[in-house]
Order: sequence, then structure tokens, then C-alpha cells
Amino acid sequence: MSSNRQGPPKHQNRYAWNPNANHKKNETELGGKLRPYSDITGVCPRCKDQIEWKRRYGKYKPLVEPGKCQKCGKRAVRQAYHRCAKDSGVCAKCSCRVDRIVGRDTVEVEAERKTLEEAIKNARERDRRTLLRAMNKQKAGSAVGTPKGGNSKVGELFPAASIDDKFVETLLGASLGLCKLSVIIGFMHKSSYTNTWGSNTVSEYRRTLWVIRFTGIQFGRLDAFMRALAILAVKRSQKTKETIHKGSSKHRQRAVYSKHPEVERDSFGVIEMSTVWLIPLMDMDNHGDSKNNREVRIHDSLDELSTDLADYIAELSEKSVKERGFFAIALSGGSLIGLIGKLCEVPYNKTVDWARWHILWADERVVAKNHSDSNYKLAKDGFLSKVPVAPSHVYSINDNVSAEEAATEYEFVLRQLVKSRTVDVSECSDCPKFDLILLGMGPDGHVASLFPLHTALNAKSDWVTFIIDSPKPPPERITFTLPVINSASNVAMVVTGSGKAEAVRLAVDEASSNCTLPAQMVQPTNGKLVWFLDRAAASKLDDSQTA
Ligand SMILES: O=C1O[C@H](COP(=O)(O)O)[C@@H](O)[C@H](O)[C@H]1O
Repeated sequence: MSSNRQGPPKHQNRYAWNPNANHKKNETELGGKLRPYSDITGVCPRCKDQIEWKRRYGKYKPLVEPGKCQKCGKRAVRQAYHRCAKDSGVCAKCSCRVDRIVGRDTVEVEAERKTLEEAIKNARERDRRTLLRAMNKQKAGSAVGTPKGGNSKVGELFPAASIDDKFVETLLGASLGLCKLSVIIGFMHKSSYTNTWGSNTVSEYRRTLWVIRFTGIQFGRLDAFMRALAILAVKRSQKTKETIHKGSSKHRQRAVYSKHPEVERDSFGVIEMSTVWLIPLMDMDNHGDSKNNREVRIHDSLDELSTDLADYIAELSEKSVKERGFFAIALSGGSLIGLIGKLCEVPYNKTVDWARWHILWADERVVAKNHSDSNYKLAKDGFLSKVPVAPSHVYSINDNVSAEEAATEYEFVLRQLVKSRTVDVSECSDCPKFDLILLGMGPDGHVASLFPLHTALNAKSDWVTFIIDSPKPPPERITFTLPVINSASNVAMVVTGSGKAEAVRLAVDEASSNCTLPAQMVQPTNGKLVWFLDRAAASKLDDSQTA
């Protein structure tokens, strides 16, 4: 039946239809940022458009295992719609003979894939992902890393035209060749923080360092090839040279952090081209001396400490979200929560990608969630209720069961998160690998709910254990075990006050392999440990730490 109605439809859509409107994008799914679709090859332009359309509108069904070619009968079809078409000179999708086949030869693509697979077979999971991301970036043909403009700027190390190649060559040689050596001169954080090795004061640092913004190479490009690097340039100054050498050569290095308005986001620069040091920073596969991967930051005031801590957390969050799509963080209770309060303020409350945060607790007291002793309540009132974290990403314990059951259930929750890789997994221990674990420390040297001489310190096979006799009330608690804490990518020990100075001294200056104080036993295997101290807590440290 036809209608006589004229004019526009009665109920016209106000908005264009968005096929993905209610679909929460998971970047780790095929087609997401972290697992982009493969090139469309071997098909005619019309079919290419169709496949692109299907991908855009979520109708593309990727193959989960190689399919059977209808022509040759072999299980060699790796891309949806593709068949054995090359020999017949037809489009792999519609089988029509066409003048132009899009994309590269599938054999070529396959050969490249094999070479890549071979090359990264033995690489660690993280390196593998990094490399894949880098390759995808290159594939996308983005201009990242392509120097803009042909003119060298004052102070550039290499002429603009060659700088990118030179870096990539250097970095590839150094990092991917052996997956071991990292070259670094300095590290310039993206969020306008600069880490200097050995400079004693901010003003000295400011005097001796200036940055030329070089837009041709972005941090992302470098980051794609290596885990810890950047090139820092230093002004010609013997003093600076010395401090850099001194600081970076030994684990005594102490980083001075300061805000540098002149360092802009995503830029890194080079100062004084004639002096570039390529310093083997560390053997990335060396699980040994974790002291080398430790840093002690001492602050003059709690306000300074809080700002530094907020910057540190925001920085790690950005890095993890970029690399993995998530930021998995474990909180503790106590004074820590007040000290991370700056995160609820501008700029962090606006700039941090809160939607990607997944929050657990390194320890929790087994009390009702609304009890004043609850670490969850403390964090909720003082932090979580003030930032837009998704409630479903906040994993609190079951407060209706015994400590033992709560620990078992919490470990189960954690296992699910590891399974989905919301929390990464450690390559060497199979433990969860948190992007960051924030710990406080008691005057007795306890961390999380691991108390001195308690049997919970020996728990090796569990990820989460429980205690019912905590020396500090309340008695019943659950806690991450040491293997989980030491598998994290980053652990921050946030400790203030003179009452903890002795425990800090023991943990920082006397940490060795046969130590008994829980805080001494926090020695991330592959991760980085940073101590955030105020002057009072640092007052008993060896001079070299406090200088
Ligand atoms: O009981 C606990 O104490 C420690 C340290 O707390 P602080 O107030 O002295 O900083 C804390 O890290 C832990 O999470 C908590 O359960």
C-alpha cells in the first residue's frame, strides 16, 4: 500500500545513527587500538570498501582460526572473505576478474608476518606488544617521527632530516637487537617533569639545562621501541656533564624533580649537541640488584610530597593506559589516602583518564565497608568519591564473610582481572603485575598487612592471604602477599613523620637479601620502587640519600 504523504518524515531522527553508541569500546578486542585489523589485501576496490564498511559498523566477523579455501581445499584462509584467489587473478571476496587488486600480495604479507613472528618469538609479552604497536604505527603511515621542515634548529644533534632515522637505528640496535641494553641520557617526562640525574638543586638544573622543542620526534615513537629512554641534551657545562655521569652511574642517584614550564608535553629536546652520552642504564633482563631500580625522593613539605606523588601517579596512569588500555592500581589505607588527595584537584581530576582505572586494595581490614576502620571507606570518602572512577572498576572485599573467605574471594577477583589482562601478568612469576602498588609503612616496618615476623610474610603460593592476629587493630585483615607486591611494575612507599625514621633507615639503607623487616622485603623483581619521604621520615638516612 503506498502512502500519499509528502514532505519530510513525521518523526525524523535528530541525530545520525551511531552503530557503536552503546558499545563500550575495549581497545584490546580485535579492531581496538591495541589490536588493529590487518590490511585489506587481495580484493577489488569495491569489496575493499565493503569490508571497510563492515569493520566500521561492527559487522565484520574476523576469523578465529584459519578457514578452508573453497578452491584449493587447504586451511590457509586467514582473513575473513579471503580465498585462494591470487593464482586465478580474481578478487578474493567476490571472485570477479578485476583490473585492480587492492593491497599487497598476500604471500608477501604472510612472509612478513612469519618473519615478525620469528623475530619476536622469544621476546617478552610486553616487548612483543610494543613492537607490534610500533609496526602498526608505521603501517598506518603516520607522520610520527618524521622530521618537519628541513632546517636544523639551533642545538640539534643531527640534521633534522636524519634525526629520526638515526634515533631509530640507535634504539633498534640497542634495544631490540638484544632486548637488553637501554640507552638513556636522561628522561623527560611528558607531563612537563624532568628527571635529572645528580643535579642537586632545581635552580642548578634550571641554569644548566634548556630545552629545544623538537617536534619531529614524538615520545610515542621512541616509546614504541624502548621502555626507558629519551634523549636529553645538556648545555655545554662541565658541571652538568659531571653531575649527569655521577648520578646515572650508581644506584645512589637521586632524582630531583621539578616543574619545568619550558618543557612541553610530547616534546623532548636536546641541549648541547656535542655532548650526548649513551649510558647503558640497566640490563632489562637482569632480575638481580633491585636497588639499582630504586629511588628515594625526599620532600621539604607534605604539600610538595603530595604534588610529586600526584604527578607520579598521573604519569604512570597515562603510560599504562597508553600501553595496555588500563591502569591497575592497588591502594593501601592509613595516611597514604590523605597524601594522594591532590589527585582530586585540578589539573589531575580533569586530565587523568579515570575511566581506565581499576582499583584494588593491597590490604584491607575485615570490617564492614562503612566501618571507620575500613580502608575502602577511607579511600571512598577521601578520594574515590571525588573523582570519576567507574564504580564497577573498584574492587572492594566481601565484608560479609570471614577473613579467610574474604582473602580467597579477593584472590578469585584478582585472578579474573589477570585473566582478562585488566591487570597485567608478570613474565617471571605468573603473579599479577600491577601498574602501581601504593604502600604506606607503619613505625614497626609493616607494609600492607604484612607485619614483622608474621607467618603471612612467608606466603608464597597465594596472591592474597589473611591474618586474624594483627598487632595493630583491627585484628582481622587480608593482604597481598610479597610475591604479588614484588611483581608490580611500580611500587611507591609513601612514608612521613619522624616516628617512622628508624624503620625507613632500616628499609632504605639496610635492605639486603636476608632482611626480615617487611618494608625491607619490598624489592620489586623487575619493577621500580620509589620512596616518597618527608624530611622527618628521612632524617636517619645515610647522607648520600638525603643530600
Ligand atoms: O594498618 C595499616 O597501616 C599501614 C600504615 O598506615 P599509616 O597510617 O601509618 O600510614 C597502611 O599502609 C595499611 O594499609 C593499613 O592497613
